[in-house]
Amino acid sequence: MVQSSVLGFPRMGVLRDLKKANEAYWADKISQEALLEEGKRLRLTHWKIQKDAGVDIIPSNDFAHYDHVLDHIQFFNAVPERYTKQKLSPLDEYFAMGRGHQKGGVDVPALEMVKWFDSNYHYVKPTLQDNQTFSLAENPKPVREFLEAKEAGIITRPVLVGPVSFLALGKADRGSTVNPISLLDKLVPVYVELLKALKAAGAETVQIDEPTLVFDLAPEVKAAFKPAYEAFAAAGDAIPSLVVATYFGDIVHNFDVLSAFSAAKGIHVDLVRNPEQLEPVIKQLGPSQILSAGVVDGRNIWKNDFAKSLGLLQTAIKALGEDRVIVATSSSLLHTPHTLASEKKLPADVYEWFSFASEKVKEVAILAKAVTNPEAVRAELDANAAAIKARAESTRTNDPKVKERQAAVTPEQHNRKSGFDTRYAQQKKHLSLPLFPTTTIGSFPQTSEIRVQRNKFTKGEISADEYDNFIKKEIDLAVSIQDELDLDVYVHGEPERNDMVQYFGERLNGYVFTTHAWVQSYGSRCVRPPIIVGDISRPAPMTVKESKYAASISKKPMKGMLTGPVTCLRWSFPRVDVHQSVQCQQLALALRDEVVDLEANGIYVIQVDEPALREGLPLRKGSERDAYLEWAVNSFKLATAGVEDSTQIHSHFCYSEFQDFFHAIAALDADVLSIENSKSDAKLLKVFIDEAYPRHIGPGVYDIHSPRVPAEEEFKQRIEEMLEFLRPEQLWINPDCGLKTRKWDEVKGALTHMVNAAKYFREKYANKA
Ligand SMILES: Nc1nc2c(c(=O)[nH]1)N[C@@H](CNc1ccc(C(=O)N[C@@H](CCC(=O)N[C@@H](CCC(=O)N[C@@H](CCC(=O)O)C(=O)O)C(=O)O)C(=O)O)cc1)CN2
Ligand code: MET
Ligand SMILES: [Zn+2]
Repeated sequence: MVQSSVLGFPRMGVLRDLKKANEAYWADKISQEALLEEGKRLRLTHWKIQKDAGVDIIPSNDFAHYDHVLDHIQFFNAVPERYTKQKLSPLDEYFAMGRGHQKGGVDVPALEMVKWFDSNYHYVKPTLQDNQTFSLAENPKPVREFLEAKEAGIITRPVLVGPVSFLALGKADRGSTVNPISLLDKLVPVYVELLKALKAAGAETVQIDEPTLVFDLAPEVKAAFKPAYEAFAAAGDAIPSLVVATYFGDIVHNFDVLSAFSAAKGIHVDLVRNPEQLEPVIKQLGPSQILSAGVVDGRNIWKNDFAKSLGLLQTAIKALGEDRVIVATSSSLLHTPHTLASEKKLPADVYEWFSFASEKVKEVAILAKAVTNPEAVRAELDANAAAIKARAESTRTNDPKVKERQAAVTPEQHNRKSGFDTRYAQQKKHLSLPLFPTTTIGSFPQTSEIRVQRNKFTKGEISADEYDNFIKKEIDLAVSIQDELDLDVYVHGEPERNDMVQYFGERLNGYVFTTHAWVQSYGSRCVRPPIIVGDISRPAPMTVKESKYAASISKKPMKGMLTGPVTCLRWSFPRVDVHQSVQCQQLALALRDEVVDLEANGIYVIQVDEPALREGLPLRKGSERDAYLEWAVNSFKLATAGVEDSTQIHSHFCYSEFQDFFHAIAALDADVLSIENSKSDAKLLKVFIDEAYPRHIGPGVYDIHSPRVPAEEEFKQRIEEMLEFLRPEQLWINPDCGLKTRKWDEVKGALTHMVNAAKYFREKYANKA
């Protein structure tokens, strides 16, 4: 019999229940017991969904209140001392690491949070010391949750992040120099202890995730697999058997590692991203090892193409036999929304094209039956084939006008009329900006009042006019506060936007959007990615009304604010029937029209944000990266190059280690870049001198993720440091990112200090000149 398996299920619940419970607990509105009870209810609900769907292998320990890597930091007692010494309850210590803790005389910042591979999910980075030790927490979470499921009559397969990935995804703490992977010998015995405890609790198999295997590995990381998995092999029957899981890429380039897993029961591979690795992987398996075939996409929302998946599964079965193949999701379903059943407003034809997590678990179970006994699931197979066919033939997907326009794109359209020097001379005259110009990145606080009004408007409780007037009042407020602060380039504050990508998706042809399809981004924060279903075009201007109004009441240049083509693509659910470069170019053309319209309406500074440009970079170095950068950079240029020399194009980057990425950012040819920088060493800016970067830059001068208001002196110090690496004429003064998650008093406080610091340097350098 072929078994079905799921690698992980989303945690939020059908109505973002976990978000609400966590946030209520943080606001002291519910007790710790109530929060933990809600976690338990969600776990049981999610196990039951999978059991009812007929899934054979159901995961546990995939749930986390904040982040699953953070769970491991805690149950391996790898919590930095600055948290343990506060003597908080385990739950509060956990949240303190995730989001900082400023309460009851305790003031600790959060651990660093970074992107999980190439997804829009963020994990908490293990932060390790030179004298790091590990031990197993009492009653560790994986055992607790295994027993919880068992009590409910469900035998689960616990999921752990493997020891090599856990360390390789970590870093040395500030003040330490340890290479995390060198801690392997200390960590492996603790894994063995945990695995023994799981076995004692009744776990037969454990899913051990080693997703780092899809990277190009440093030699010492590569070499770490063998000793770790030999130690597991040596534990023999005292521990559960292991299925080693990889996802988001292929492992063919790391085949020399696989012998390390010779005692493992099986290997899981992602056959959605890399179906071509199937045959080589089959050849690498040991004589009785199982292949867990990840054929149901954990990263996108399209209905599985059963015919295609069955082809892959049959190849596997032919080579290995029915008992050695498991049908699985490609990765955890964490990256997909909870259930399609909540979507009442999708067009009926399109509804049939999608599968969210609750539907995907059914797909896995159906495929496992279909591969040996198609007649048993004939109705499901027929319905699937009909849905796939309907989508392929739909007129929604094809727009000949968009194709015509793409075919007519010329190389010249990607370039500005003149080089930077000529452009800048005109911009300087046109915009009359001072030295060290100050600006912000776009959004101002998204107050609960804004969300309430938008919610009312969406529900039809207030009219479009009433909502527009409300937004105007918010823009009035933003402009008057910027007057008071005496900033140099204004923004309208983005009050009308629910999200920087969803907002554009809702205004473009070729997209559909959902009402409940939330996906966790970090902690309790979720996003609702719009879905690209067809060729993209812009039916009407998307941002001109708000920007034009804002400019009309502003005495300084008003910056128009757009999300770039690559970020719109990356933070949407993309189509899988055409290449991403094609979708990106369509977005670029739509945005190009918007940029030109903004200019025609008196907006002469336009910022096109691309925070997801770095995240889209293929995980492995080489030709795939070059190809990506070519189309990604070209899309940005196509979107922005339609303006006059006197119009200033800005772009913004956060979450980007720009070191390995400098050339791509430089190639965008934006007049001004703002980059997240306040938490990094100013020394990193040296790359701009080394590479003789000619254009203007605003490295963020303060961290917007924290409510803290830095003192004026801190701003001055930071700017002083930056001036060691950047020319004064080149430097802009701005925060790290948008201010939507902050409160107004924090924003006013911090920006007052920021502007004063900029003025100090303006005077200092004016005297020098
Ligand atoms: N797409 C995307 N990806 C991104 C980022 C980003 O900004 N956008 N930034 C980074 C991650 N950072 C993030 C930062 C903040 C939030 C965030 O604040 N999310 C909000 C939801 C934002 C949103 O879409 N809000 C909508 C809907 C708000 C809402 O919850 N409405 C209620 C009802 C209204 C109410 O009473 O509050 C409902 O629908 O139930 C709006 O403002 O209109 C949240 O989780 O709370 C998400 C990611 C990287 N990836
Ligand atoms: N303009 C956007 C904002 O300020 C940029 C955010 S980048 C994640 O919110
Ligand atoms: Zn940003």
